Amino acid sequence: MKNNSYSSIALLGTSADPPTIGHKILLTELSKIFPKVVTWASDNPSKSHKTSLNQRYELLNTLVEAIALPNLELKQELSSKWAIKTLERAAKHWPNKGLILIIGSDLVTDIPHWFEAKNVLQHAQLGIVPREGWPIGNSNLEKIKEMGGTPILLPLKIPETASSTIHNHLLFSQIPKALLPILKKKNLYGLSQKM
Ligand SMILES: Nc1ncnc2c1ncn2[C@@H]1O[C@H](COP(=O)(O)OP(=O)(O)OP(=O)(O)O)[C@@H](O)[C@H]1O
Ligand SMILES: O=C(O)c1ccc[n+]([C@@H]2O[C@H](COP(=O)([O-])O)[C@@H](O)[C@H]2O)c1
Repeated sequence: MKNNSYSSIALLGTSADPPTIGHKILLTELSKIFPKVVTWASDNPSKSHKTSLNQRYELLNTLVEAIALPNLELKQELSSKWAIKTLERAAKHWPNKGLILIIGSDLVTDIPHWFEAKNVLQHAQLGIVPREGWPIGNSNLEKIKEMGGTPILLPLKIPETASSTIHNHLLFSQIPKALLPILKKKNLYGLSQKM
């Protein structure tokens, strides 16, 4: 791993539908190894979301405020369903900084099929976080490198969580505590005031 990898700004986009304990730990751990971590709530072109982008932004904002780390920022202006748009905005905002796009290992096979994937990989380094159940195949890494990408594996261990597990199986234990009052008040993801 190159020494300078960790001097970049770490960018983590999320559907935040809803944010999970995994997102909380991921953001916290990234904030320990990168000088600055930036997140935002976004639409994903291949998902149908359970609630509006604005609502998901509010949830992520509440989580980021609860984590309360000085080098962790929510920057909703970066939000786009296309990573290339996000990265163009980030490059404009921080013209002299290196950027590293953070993804969980479940997205490694998807990235080569993203809109303007080569351009995406040229705008930022790729920081891959191991995700339980999603081993990283060498052939996938080679594919990313062939497309001009510079992937690095991040030494993080994040618990097995998924937003879809919360809304498909009502696994409320994966919801960060700070989000429970809003989710109950607004009857989101199967939670209600009575619970
Ligand atoms: N538990 C986790 N471990 C490692 N990476 C994670 C984890 N949860 C989410 N991520 C990564 O964080 C980013 C945002 O994830 P996302 O908001 O899609 O959550 P998700 O749990 O994967 O949602 P869904 O279940 O709907 O697919 C993605 O790059 C994803 O790979
Ligand atoms: O640019 C693309 O083609 C593209 C396709 C799928 C996902 N993304 C982005 O990847 C980020 C993570 O998405 P998600 O749903 O896993 O949270 C989010 O910021 C999406 O906008 C981007």
